[in-house]
Amino acid sequence: MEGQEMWMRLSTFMFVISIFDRLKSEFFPAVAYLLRVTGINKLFDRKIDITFSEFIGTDYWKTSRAYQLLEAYLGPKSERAAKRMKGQLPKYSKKLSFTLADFEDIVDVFQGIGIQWYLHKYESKSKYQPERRELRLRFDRKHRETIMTSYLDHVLKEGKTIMVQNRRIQLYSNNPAKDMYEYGNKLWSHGVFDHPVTFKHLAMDPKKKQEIIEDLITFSKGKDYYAELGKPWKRGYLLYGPPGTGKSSMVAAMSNLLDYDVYDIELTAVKNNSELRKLLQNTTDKCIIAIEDIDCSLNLTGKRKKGKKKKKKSDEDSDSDSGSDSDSDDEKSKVTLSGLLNFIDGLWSACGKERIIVFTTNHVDKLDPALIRRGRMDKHIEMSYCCFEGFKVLAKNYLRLDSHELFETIRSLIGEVQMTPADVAEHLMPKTVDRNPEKCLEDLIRALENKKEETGKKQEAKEDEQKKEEAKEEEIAEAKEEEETREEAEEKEEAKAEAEEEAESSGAEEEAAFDH
Ligand SMILES: Nc1ncnc2c1ncn2[C@@H]1O[C@H](COP(=O)(O)OP(=O)(O)OP(=O)(O)O)[C@@H](O)[C@H]1O
Ligand SMILES: [Mg+2]
Repeated sequence: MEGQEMWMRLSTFMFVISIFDRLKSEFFPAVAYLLRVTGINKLFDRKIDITFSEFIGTDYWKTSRAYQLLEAYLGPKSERAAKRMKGQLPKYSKKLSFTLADFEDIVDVFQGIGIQWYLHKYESKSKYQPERRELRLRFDRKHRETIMTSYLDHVLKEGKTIMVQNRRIQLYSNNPAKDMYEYGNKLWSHGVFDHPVTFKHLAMDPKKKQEIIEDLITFSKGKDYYAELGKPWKRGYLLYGPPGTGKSSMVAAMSNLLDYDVYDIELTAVKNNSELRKLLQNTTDKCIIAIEDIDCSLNLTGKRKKGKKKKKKSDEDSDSDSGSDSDSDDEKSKVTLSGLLNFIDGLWSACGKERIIVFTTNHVDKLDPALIRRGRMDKHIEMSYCCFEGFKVLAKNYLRLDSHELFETIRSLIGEVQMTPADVAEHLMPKTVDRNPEKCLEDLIRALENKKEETGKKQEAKEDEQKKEEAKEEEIAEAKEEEETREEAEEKEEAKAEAEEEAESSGAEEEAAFDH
């Protein structure tokens, strides 16, 4: 009897469950559908959802920028609040980063409003379709205005700042045009830029250095100012001076100061003006675009053009975009001066923000004035031979010395000779195991004295040469004068002889007439 009762109860229970199941699978969705179609559900559901997908559309290799920024924003919050996280060390990042684990959620608070973030994942359906993730944002609809504007703005801005803080500076170089296909059509190749130089290491006049630092910082904070002026947010620097005076080092120091990526353009590897423009279009904001030894690049183009006699001069200024990019027409398709000018301040140059363009050169006088006029190259910085202040910076960096009794000797010598900071640095580099600073200073003093002697000798030789030249010129002038007087005398003699001859012949004629 007991067994039968148990059986009856179990059957009833199973029956109720099956009814409930049926209701759940058929009745409830139908009700939910009805509520949704009629909009009645909105009366009860006060939540709004926004979804941010990991990929752009069906391009599974293009991660959405918004998703990256949101991930960066949620990183520190997940670190503090999430129960499950994913940790990773991204390739170009300085430190470990944490993100929400799949199907995990956290609550963020903004202006007293609670906002729920949830990371959803879709499994991969085929080998061509990777697993996809979505960040979902949920909030009460009465806060729609605040969330859609202020909060999301704040999230993107904050995410950008976190990304910049975490990432390592990149150095990009343009790939040679002919090998573009080998690089998968990529215009730039890049790697982490780990140059340790900062402004602290640069040997130069401290006032000038401070001025440059302030100029750079003012520029980097000038977003609103540039907008007010109606100018694209970019600035050009021309660094000129002899080899080894720190021009390339200055570019690296600028990048380290502002945390900007560096795009190093090898102009001779750029096929034509349109490729130059493409390179520009493919740079990111907040970067330094450096063209080193600009005089050499332009000269090279000039030589190539001169070599081709058939080429008319007017071709030089014409943009060579017009489809003639073939290798056979290589010379025609080189970057021209006008292409470069357009690159710096043509319309395309305004397609990015917060950009610094730097030219370096050893021969500023060789450059076309149009290329370096203010507005294109806003700040001209001369990097010159090492001064005493510069030496002090190097002594501090290389020898940890603020002062020394030998400094006075160096002060007087360094003012008299021209030695580059690169040379001074080389002499200050300890070469013995004991790293004795005095030895280095003595070494530098010897080098400066030798240089002074050498310069003196050169000067003497130059003066001798000049004197010889002058004496030679004098001799030539004297010989010329003598020659002229001799010629004059000869002419006079000839004229006299002619006159006498004429007088004689006219005398004879008169006599003959008289006889007749
Ligand atoms: N002003 C400087 N301050 C500190 N170090 C310097 C300075 N100038 C040169 N050096 C040292 O010399 C090396 C070469 O300098 P850098 O390449 O910056 O010179 P450059 O002016 O770019 O020369 P080039 O015109 O030949 O390209 C640097 O690595 C650095 O060690
Ligand atoms: Mg250089």
